[in-house]
Amino acid sequence: MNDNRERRPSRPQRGRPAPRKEGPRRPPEVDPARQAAYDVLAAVRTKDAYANLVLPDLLRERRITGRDAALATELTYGTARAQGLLDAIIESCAERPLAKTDPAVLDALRLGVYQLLRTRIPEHAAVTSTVDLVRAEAGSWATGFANAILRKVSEKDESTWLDEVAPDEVADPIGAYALRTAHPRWIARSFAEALGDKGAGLKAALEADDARPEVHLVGRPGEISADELAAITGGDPAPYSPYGVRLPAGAGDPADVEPVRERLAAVQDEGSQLCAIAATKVPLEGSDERWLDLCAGPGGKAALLGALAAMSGATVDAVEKAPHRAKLVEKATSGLPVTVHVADGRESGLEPGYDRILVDAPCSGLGALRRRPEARWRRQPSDVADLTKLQGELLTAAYDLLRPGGALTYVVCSPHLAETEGVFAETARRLKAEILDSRELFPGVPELGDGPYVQLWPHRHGTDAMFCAVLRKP
Ligand SMILES: C[S@@+](CC[C@H](N)C(=O)[O-])C[C@H]1O[C@@H](n2cnc3c(N)ncnc32)[C@H](O)[C@@H]1O
Repeated sequence: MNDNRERRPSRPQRGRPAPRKEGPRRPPEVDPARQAAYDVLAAVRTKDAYANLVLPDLLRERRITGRDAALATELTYGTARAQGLLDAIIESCAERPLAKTDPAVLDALRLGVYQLLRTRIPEHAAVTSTVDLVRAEAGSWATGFANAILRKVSEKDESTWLDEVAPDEVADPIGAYALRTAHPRWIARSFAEALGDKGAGLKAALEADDARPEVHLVGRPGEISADELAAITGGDPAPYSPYGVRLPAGAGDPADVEPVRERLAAVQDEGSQLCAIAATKVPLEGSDERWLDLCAGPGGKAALLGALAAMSGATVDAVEKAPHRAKLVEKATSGLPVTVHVADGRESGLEPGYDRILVDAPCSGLGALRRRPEARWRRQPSDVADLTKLQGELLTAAYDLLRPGGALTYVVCSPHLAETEGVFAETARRLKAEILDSRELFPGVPELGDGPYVQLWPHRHGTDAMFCAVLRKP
């Protein structure tokens, strides 16, 4: 990315008169907020970057603060999240396939259309700034095209556009809700299959999945109570997790909260807290001292398991394949009875005989799309097939490490049936394991369905869409 865009000389223009003596006229400068948003979208497109990792660094580097930083954040995340919806509107105005549009022009247009339809930025400012951006990033040749598209888009508001470009709700409810909530169709379909509902339930799930999520904190058990944490942060004790706090919208950077700085608390979705707690609550007969977290990085659940293990006299082995993520686990669990191992969970070499094992498996992350603006457009259906193979192998390896009578908790942050019930039930059947009803491990949590599995949802529980299943080795 270019930090000094505004100083870039104008490109030579064919057919233009020779520059006047005092020098060529510079193209108008693009304001820092929109330039930052554009540069992040370009990094997502060209380098597979994560918007929520690139943007904060870029704002710091360019010393963009205050209202400019807020605008850059809104434009970047909002545009990245709404990409499919913006593209459908742009395509209908362009009257040609988007694949034929220069990618830099398309990124700038998405930013412009987002401003027109989803912000209060005046129309002339949205159009002019986008045309300036197109000129700076792609060249003057594309400004007429961009201007024409933006003018066309600005003739209607978002809901009128949606009525025009979205499929009919009765004939194609999945397609209609997918477009209206900016989800790819295959993801909307996987939600519908998991919910067993392609009507109002699906609509509510997709709408909640498109809303900005609350920040949840977990207070370290034994160190700070949820009430204390809520009083310090101005948040509310979480409805279901005894250690959780939900922060009000716009509460600022949670890393700045004192208990988080002092490592008495951490950011963790309440659904993740509930799944880690569930793993510690499965009733066991006999010993309950050796716990294993087989996919531990970056260590959110390992830290909660470690704190609960410290209170009950157990110890935790935490396995993580990626060395840099294993370091994060070490940091998250320092001072707790947790030993970190850098290893492939399928062949960890650990001594069998664990009383409890958590397999928080690598997954598509379709349950946490709210937190990663571009993820829904990057993920592909084919990712799921590769992941289910790995999930099955990790489950099998974990089962080999479990003592007879021990409990294995399987968690994924996804509602996709192939990586939830599909892989779990098939593996449990092959291993002749006893499947337990995990709903009993989520006391007080409503709307858990018919069991035996638990699927949490943003629209029902205000959490990520975490899945939790439990088995016992006979
Ligand atoms: C869903 S994340 C775990 C999140 C973690 N439990 C937490 O709460 O912070 C899955 C993790 O498994 C790791 N992983 C992927 N393949 C693995 C393997 N074969 N063995 C062990 N860990 C693996 C990934 O690097 C990733 O850190």
